[in-house]
Amino acid sequence: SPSTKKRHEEYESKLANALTHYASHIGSVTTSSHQALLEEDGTMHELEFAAMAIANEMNRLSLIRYRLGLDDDEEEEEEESEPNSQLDTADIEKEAMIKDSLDPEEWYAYSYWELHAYFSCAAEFIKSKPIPTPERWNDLRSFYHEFVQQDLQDWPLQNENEPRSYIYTDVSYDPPMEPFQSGFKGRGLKANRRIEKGELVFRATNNTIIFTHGHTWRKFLFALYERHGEEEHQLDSETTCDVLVWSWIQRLVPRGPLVIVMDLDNGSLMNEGREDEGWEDPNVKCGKEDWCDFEYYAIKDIEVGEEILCDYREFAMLNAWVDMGL
Ligand SMILES: C[S@@+](CC[C@H](N)C(=O)[O-])C[C@H]1O[C@@H](n2cnc3c(N)ncnc32)[C@H](O)[C@@H]1O
Repeated sequence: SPSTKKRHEEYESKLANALTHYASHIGSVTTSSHQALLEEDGTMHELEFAAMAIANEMNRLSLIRYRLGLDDDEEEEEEESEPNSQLDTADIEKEAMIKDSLDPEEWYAYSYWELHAYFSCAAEFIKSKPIPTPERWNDLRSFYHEFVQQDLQDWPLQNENEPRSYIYTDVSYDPPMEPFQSGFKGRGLKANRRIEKGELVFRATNNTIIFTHGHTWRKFLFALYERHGEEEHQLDSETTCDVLVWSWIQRLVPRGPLVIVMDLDNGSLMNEGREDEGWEDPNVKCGKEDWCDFEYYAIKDIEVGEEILCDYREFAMLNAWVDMGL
């Protein structure tokens, strides 16, 4: 009836005003202020419910902005001034929220950051992790080989296409460095002898694996995560998150296709240095010329015990996960 319609219109206009009001204050709308509102009259009014829905949406938006690195300057400054431990807690909470919003049935479409959240990697990275033993690397390499066999059985290559994952080279190499605990950077690599400027320090080896398909890498992570079983206590966040953060994207030849690369050995433990404020200087550089050919040379004399650092941006394409379908 016309009167019902009018009532609805009035209601909608009130709702719209209220939503605009809430939206303008959304920055300060928190779950606890909603809690206070609810406790006053004990009921949940539609408007409050709607405002809460907006707050949730805004939270989702801020998560997406956070994941895309679009947080505005003000937030960044605020984050930088916080002590690390609070930042970590915030990261873990954000990641738990992302995880809750994920549909496990859609695992095959998870992006890099959704995988990061699904495996609870923020929580994993605040832990101090042991230096992988040679047995652990052997185990990981065997698991990789089993995975590749299984993947080929599940999905045979079509028309002898290039493999979806392979070992980069059959060359082995024993680099002049050893793993150690490098404080807040986690595990790292240090020189185990004096290294002269210009010396080859590190190179891709028969433990370097390549994924030409983002989805195969995603399958590898899930296979690792669930290798001991799918029960909560059997899931292997530790190894899966390590592999996730040890992987990077690179082109093997100039203008060639993007691939995902990782070393199934201590090479994965090399930390980053940059010639920028707030960073330690790098002491090795990838490639002798501009092109990173998987060989790293000392750019200065390196003393025994000094940490080996390289600028990841010389070879890794840090924001290319989406281009690999991740
Ligand atoms: C290739 S791994 C290096 C090994 C790693 N530290 C570990 O324990 O597994 C890259 C990760 O190491 C950490 N990292 C590397 N360089 C760092 C630096 N300069 N400061 C802080 N963390 C760093 C970051 O967590 C980064 O995602």
